[in-house]
Amino acid sequence: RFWRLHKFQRQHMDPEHLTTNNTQYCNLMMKARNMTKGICKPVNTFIHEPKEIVDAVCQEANITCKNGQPNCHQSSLPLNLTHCRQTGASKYPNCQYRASYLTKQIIVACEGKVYVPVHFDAYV
Ligand SMILES: Nc1ncnc2c1ncn2[C@@H]1O[C@H](C(=O)NS(=O)(=O)C[C@H]2[C@@H](O)[C@H](n3ccc(=O)[nH]c3=O)O[C@@H]2CO)[C@@H](O)[C@H]1O
Repeated sequence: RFWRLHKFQRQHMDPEHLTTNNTQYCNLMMKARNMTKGICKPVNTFIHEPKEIVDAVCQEANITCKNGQPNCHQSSLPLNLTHCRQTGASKYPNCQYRASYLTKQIIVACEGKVYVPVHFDAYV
């Protein structure tokens, strides 16, 4: 129940691992966080920052999301990220990923009475 309630945290938050050069990070984490069930999720970004930092992005000015909704926000500072992208050779159920270690500003969509990130829109 926890993970369903907190889909954004499951899919995108990993404060424990600082940006490492571990080529296996994506292969392990995409599986560990349940993004390789039924289909290999093609693209996913993990954010290596404390929860407070990520939640605070929702307090930034509103910008338009990729889907046209007005509830996106861009982080003021660049954040430590690992971007996972499925490799060409990757075939379900053996999902294989390439990891890119980046420090970029993120754009998230926020929702809720407690206004928190619910969707990772992009990094810039
Ligand atoms: N404004 C909104 N307000 C509220 N909710 C909104 C809003 N917009 C969507 N949702 C919802 O979010 C849910 C969702 O899963 N959207 S998703 O586009 O597929 C997520 C992308 C992202 O996970 C990932 N990606 C992508 C790029 C990157 O750099 N890093 C990276 O990780 O790839 C995915 C596909 O691109 C869906 O339920 C939709 O309804």
